[in-house]
Amino acid sequence: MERVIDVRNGRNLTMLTDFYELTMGNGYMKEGVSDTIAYFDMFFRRVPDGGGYCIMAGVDQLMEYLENLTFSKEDIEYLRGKGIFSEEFLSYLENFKFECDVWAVPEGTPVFPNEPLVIVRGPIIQAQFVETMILLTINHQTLIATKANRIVRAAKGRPVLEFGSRRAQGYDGAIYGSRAAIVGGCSSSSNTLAEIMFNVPSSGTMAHSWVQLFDTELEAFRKWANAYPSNCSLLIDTYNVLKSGVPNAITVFDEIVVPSGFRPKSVRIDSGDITYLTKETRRMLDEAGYSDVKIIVSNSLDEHIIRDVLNQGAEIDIFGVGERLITAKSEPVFGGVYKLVAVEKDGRVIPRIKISENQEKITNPHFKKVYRIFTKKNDKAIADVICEHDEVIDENEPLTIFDPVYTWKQKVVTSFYARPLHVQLFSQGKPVYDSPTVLEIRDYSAKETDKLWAEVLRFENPHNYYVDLSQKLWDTRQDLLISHSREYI
Ligand SMILES: Nc1ncnc2c1ncn2[C@@H]1O[C@H](COP(=O)(O)OP(=O)(O)OP(=O)(O)O)[C@@H](O)[C@H]1O
Ligand SMILES: O=P(O)(O)OC[C@H]1O[C@H](OP(=O)(O)OP(=O)(O)O)[C@H](O)[C@@H]1O
Ligand SMILES: O=C(O)c1cccnc1
Repeated sequence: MERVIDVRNGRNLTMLTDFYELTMGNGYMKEGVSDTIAYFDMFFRRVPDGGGYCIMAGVDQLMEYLENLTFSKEDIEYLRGKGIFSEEFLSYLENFKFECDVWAVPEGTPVFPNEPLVIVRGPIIQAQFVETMILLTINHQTLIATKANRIVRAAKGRPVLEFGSRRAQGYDGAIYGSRAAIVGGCSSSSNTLAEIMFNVPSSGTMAHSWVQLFDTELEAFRKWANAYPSNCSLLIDTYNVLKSGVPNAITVFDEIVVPSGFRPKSVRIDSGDITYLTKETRRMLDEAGYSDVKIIVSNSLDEHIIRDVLNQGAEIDIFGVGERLITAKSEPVFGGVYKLVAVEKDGRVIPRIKISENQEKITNPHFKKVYRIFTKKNDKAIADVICEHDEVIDENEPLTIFDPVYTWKQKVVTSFYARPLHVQLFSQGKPVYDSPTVLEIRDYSAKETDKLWAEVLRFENPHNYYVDLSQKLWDTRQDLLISHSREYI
């Protein structure tokens, strides 16, 4: 029988894991190493769309998953049926209790390549198992929040309404995509379930079908205005924006909305030349005494078209953005990875590295923490410094930061303050973090993004924000690189 999937009331997603996590788990147990304490980092290597930073998202859903890790009897039976898992392993899963420590960068924070977004410490059998869902939740929402943030920035303070549910990749893509879009700065979502689940505002106008159902556009507008006189928004491009849509809208505003004691809210244009049509529409509305009525535009918009039409002088108050936002169409992969960085032996943390011919793919070893360095002068973020877990940055001493590859590129920072980037989500398997609301996250994100220099915020060829290693961590990494390469001489 198929499982019943109930999106709202919670599903058991424990088995949403790559099969190799299970075969490795079984193998770790067979080898007697399943309790070895391991450290994993989740990080990404490149910002999508050539941007300067990403917006962290998905932490709340990650916590929900980790808090609810339980294997059902059916799961155990299914695994037993595979004929490859030991009874010891199956019994471990049956009595599974999450025991890891987990740290993450709070949602809404601007984040950069190569720094750990999530850190997991725990028995290898567990820390390994959660890889798939950590990547899935953070990769998806961070991708969409980052895209939304670009689109919202292009809109230069005008609200952006998220309209993408119908074109999202499946219902989870719509639900969590809506959430991430709000984290990234959208004002509202057309997805009603997103409001119910996350308390994000949902809103909308009307579809062409409303206008088409009635014999004339004027009749359709009248019926709508009668139904919603206090919140009247009309879609004016079904037949002809300037010859029919705008004049009919003005007639109905005069005839029904204003006499009912209200001001009309907006008109929406969903096709044609946005610049020309919005300029003319603005002029006609203003002449008719409706300069307070907002103009909404939609139609396969993204950050580039929005920037273009605003540069052209389009008269737009609000943007509706769907398919290119909810699918991150321009670059739909967020390549976050999850790598083992250390193990514990006799209570000591032993760093581990992954070596590659490709310099970019060599990992940063060790149990780490990250400080964001701000200049006291104007609170702008200067750099992130990745340190070993027991290092403390002394704000009273000048700090030398240097490029981890081009090490001669150095900078001495004075008059700064350093903020640790991570919060702890779980302590020995117990949740210890209260997620803020999605709207609080959006506000926080806007404030943190404001702390980046304009050069980092650029859409094209942004300045590479510094993500540096402390001297101690750089030395550890170098030692590991040298000692591993000696093995192959
Ligand atoms: N002035 C403009 N400058 C840049 N891009 C624009 C401008 N006006 C519209 N666009 C964009 O051009 C693309 C195509 O617009 P067009 O009106 O041809 O759409 P369409 O999909 O053919 O219309 P319809 O919805 O009627 O099928 C859309 O992505 C739209 O956002
Ligand atoms: O274009 P998006 O950014 O995805 O914005 C959402 C689109 O969804 C609706 O279109 P609909 O499904 O009616 O199809 P349409 O493209 O023919 O208008 C709406 O009219 C927008 O065009
Ligand atoms: O409310 C709207 O205007 C809307 C909702 C979904 C998709 N397009 C438009």
